[in-house]
Amino acid sequence: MESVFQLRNIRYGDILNIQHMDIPKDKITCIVGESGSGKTTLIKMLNCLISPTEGEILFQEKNISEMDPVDLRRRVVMLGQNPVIFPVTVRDNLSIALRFSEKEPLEEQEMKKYLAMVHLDKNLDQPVENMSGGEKQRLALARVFILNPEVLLLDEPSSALDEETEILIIEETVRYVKHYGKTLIMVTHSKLIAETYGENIIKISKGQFVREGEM
Ligand SMILES: Nc1ncnc2c1ncn2[C@@H]1O[C@H](COP(=O)(O)OP(=O)(O)OP(=O)(O)O)[C@@H](O)[C@H]1O
Repeated sequence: MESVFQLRNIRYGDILNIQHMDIPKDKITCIVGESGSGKTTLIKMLNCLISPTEGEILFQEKNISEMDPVDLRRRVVMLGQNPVIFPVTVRDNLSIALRFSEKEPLEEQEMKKYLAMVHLDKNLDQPVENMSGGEKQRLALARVFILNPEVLLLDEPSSALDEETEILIIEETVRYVKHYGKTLIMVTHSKLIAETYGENIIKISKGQFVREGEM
């Protein structure tokens, strides 16, 4: 199986210690493990938000320490636990992301299509100030879809959502990545989500890689 990321002898201080890990390309990988085990630290290293203190990470066979981090972050987009939402309209939050990554603006119809994908029934001209935490999280997810990355790194993408919305959003994300042939790497607290959607499961415990399974 082709790997999108290969980790070799990785150490991040005393937080993470991973000798050998391969993450498959065009598959859904779920990262599970107790709170504080190092899951966020691991995915932050994959788009160079932080660099390992030792070891190397290859992205499609290339050492990421030798890549332009801005270029890498266009191809590998991370959605963190507290995404930045600007205090402007829904439309502007979507178009800012495109401008930042020097991509063409989208037609109104296209933007609405992405909002529908995350089940966000909002007017494009609406200001985001009064939106709920879960709505903002879905807006941030729509923004990731719009950026059309090769790899999506999602850190607990559904933590602010009720169970029903959570499943809907994960299903839409899975449909998106499968339809466009992308790699999804997702941290989740939910064993159910990991077992249902994960084609590869990585378990981290106290900064170590303890188990890998194909479901
Ligand atoms: N910049 C940092 N400096 C010092 N310690 C850090 C730093 N970043 C993270 N840590 C510590 O590293 C450990 C792993 O943190 P991390 O956020 O990766 O865990 P996690 O598995 O994602 O946790 P959660 O499920 O609660 O989000 C924690 O003990 C955390 O306090």
